[in-house]
Amino acid sequence: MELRADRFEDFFKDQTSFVRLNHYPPCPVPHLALGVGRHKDAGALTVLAQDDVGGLEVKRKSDGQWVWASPTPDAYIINVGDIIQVWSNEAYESVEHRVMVNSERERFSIPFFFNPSHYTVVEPLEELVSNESPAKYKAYNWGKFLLTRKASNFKKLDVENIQISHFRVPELADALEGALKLN
Ligand SMILES: O=C(O)CCC(=O)C(=O)O
Ligand SMILES: [Fe+2]
Repeated sequence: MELRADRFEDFFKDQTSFVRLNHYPPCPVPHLALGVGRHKDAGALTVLAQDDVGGLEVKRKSDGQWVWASPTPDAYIINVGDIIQVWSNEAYESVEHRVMVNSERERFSIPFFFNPSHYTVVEPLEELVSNESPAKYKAYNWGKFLLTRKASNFKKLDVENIQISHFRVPELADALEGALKLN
């Protein structure tokens, strides 16, 4: 993106990064269960270590198909999170993913979530925004976003999980359509 090498440093002074240790036991009815339901990682970047069992699937944007992400020995999976989608003004996109289980073997995975300071105001980087390419997102506070996401995890039935799409600036065509409907 032709940014300064230290462009992101200030965002991570009091980083809120964390590691999760996932254990997926064998499941007797794998077609009725998911290891992790579909979601996008909310932070900046995820570095995922996993064993050789497999189970991670990513959603292909072109046709919405779930694609198996085969484990590669001694390799990490690097996942772009929502924050990089916003910082890059959608040059990079956060991919939707989920985890399948199987009835044969337990699986272990260790994602490291690389996240900025809780007080970070996330918005498209000014160097990447211009009149020709206006900001696609309004600014939001990362700490509040994370807390809201965590709180809503416990009441998924009545609260929609907070998503970066809630901060998306409508395309001109959508805005015009909305304005016309109001009249
Ligand atoms: O276990 C995996 O492969 C991924 C887990 C995951 O997506 C997550 O913890 O956010
Ligand atoms: Fe994830």
